[in-house]
Amino acid sequence: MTVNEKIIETNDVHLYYGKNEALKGITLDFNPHEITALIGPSGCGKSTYLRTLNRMNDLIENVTITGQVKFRGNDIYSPKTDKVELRKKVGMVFQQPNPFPFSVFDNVAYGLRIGGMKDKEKIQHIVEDSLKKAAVWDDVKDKLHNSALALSGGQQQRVCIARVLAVEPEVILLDEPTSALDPVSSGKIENMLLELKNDYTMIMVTHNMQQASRISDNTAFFLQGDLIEHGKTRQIFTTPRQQETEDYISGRFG
Ligand SMILES: Nc1ncnc2c1ncn2[C@@H]1O[C@H](COP(=O)(O)OP(=O)(O)OP(=O)(O)O)[C@@H](O)[C@H]1O
Repeated sequence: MTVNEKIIETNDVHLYYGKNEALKGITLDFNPHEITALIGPSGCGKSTYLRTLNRMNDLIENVTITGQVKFRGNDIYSPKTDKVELRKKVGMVFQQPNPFPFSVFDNVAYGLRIGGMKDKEKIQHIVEDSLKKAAVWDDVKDKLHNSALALSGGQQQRVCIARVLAVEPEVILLDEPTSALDPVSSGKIENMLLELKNDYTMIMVTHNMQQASRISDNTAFFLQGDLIEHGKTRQIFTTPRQQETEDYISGRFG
């Protein structure tokens, strides 16, 4: 992939829940190794859009999607796409930390084992490396075989990020990853995401304007299923081109 190549491209994406059009033709691209924040008032389609990027909406009944989503130049809605492989390459972190009711180690090893990896040393190495990258190793290294559910919310979320990292994604989708956490835990996750930018592309839904301005390179503002404006985060927050964007970021609505 050349430096300027987009890692994900979406072109005129419409999504309907039954007859309700939740996305009204979204055209938006993502550069590798950048963080993009998706912002906008509740119900404007941010999470829906995020889920179109690794076909998570396929799990919801009555959904119709038109338009194109490409990952590394390939149409992910092609019948040829292996959805399991796609979701490894385009991993997802949710709002509520959702560790499996297993040990910390088994949570992170899960994707490797279901992928058929048997080499115990290799698994051990990847689990440790992923926990380090997710900045939670020091918290859990002495309790790898205790239940992940016994960790704090912030630690659980970092273990969930380690679980995504273990299967070597290229893109990480984050749906309000810190909104259930206290400011200290959120700060740790923000710092970790900034570190991860060297190796991954990240797309993050957030309601926290300070968070978007602190860590994202680009910001996309959604309103009622439309993409109103997209650009460099500094530009969006200082000189938005659209009145609706300005109203939202200055707290006049939403
Ligand atoms: N599973 C679903 N079935 C039917 N309609 C849905 C479903 N999920 C979302 N919607 C509808 O689609 C629209 C967009 O919702 P979405 O959750 O994508 O918005 P959002 O911007 O992420 O909101 P929030 O910030 O509150 O999470 C809303 O009108 C919502 O009611």
